Amino acid sequence: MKLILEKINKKFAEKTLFTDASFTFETGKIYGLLGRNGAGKTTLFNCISKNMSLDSGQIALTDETGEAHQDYDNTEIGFIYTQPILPNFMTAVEFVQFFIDINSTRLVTQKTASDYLIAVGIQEIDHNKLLKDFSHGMKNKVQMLISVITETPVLLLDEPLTSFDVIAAHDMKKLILSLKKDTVIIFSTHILQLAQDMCDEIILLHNEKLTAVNPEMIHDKNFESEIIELLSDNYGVADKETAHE
Ligand SMILES: Nc1ncnc2c1ncn2[C@@H]1O[C@H](COP(=O)(O)OP(=O)(O)OP(=O)(O)O)[C@@H](O)[C@H]1O
Repeated sequence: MKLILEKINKKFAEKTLFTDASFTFETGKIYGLLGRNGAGKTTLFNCISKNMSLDSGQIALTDETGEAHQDYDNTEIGFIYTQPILPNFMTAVEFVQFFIDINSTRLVTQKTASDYLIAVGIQEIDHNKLLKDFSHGMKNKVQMLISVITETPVLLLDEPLTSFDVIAAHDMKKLILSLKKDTVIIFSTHILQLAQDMCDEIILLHNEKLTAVNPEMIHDKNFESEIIELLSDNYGVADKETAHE
């Protein structure tokens, strides 16, 4: 399966985020999306998940036959927000059960809500607690879980894992890795070590474009300094000036 972004454009008032940006993401790889603060990573995820519209350009998802469709459903996109959005008035088990019920026709496994919660490390003692009383990391686990339950073909993770304790982060990494065969996984992060640990490809959102860095660079000992150079304000300016001379 492929997620195809073609010549996408988006701007807010005076701030242009993407100009004719194109990229094709596919299953089998984990993509790390890096960019400066305000470059537009969250906005890109919002456009892919249809929470926001593009100014122009196309975003399409291929089906089993390889045909690309722009009219994919937003339920096909799992979006893990930096700040989890969950109904405070429900308990964890009620919320997961609600998700199981509304997706009953597409679920293949017969796990209970409690089974799912235990699978992401939420202890039984917390299953009947209101979500408003969950810690940030626990809320993130529940949010991750609902995307996993529905097996969305695309999973977007906006700065994930930052709120997880070391064990939970390790478990979540394993979970994300286990999904990559059948899921297009893109996660944005500012933590380069995480990108190096988990990603098969690193994509930069910089100067309104999406570009892949050379995959060999990911495990290079100079990775950090190379990324800093690529994302610096002056990168490419000298070349352009030379070209104009
Ligand atoms: N709904 C909106 N209306 C107006 N401007 C917006 C809106 N959403 C985002 N922006 C602006 O678009 C720019 C990109 O924001 P976005 O949150 O996508 O960046 P980001 O790359 O995720 O940043 P960070 O790494 O800091 O989280 C910012 O300047 C932000 O203020």
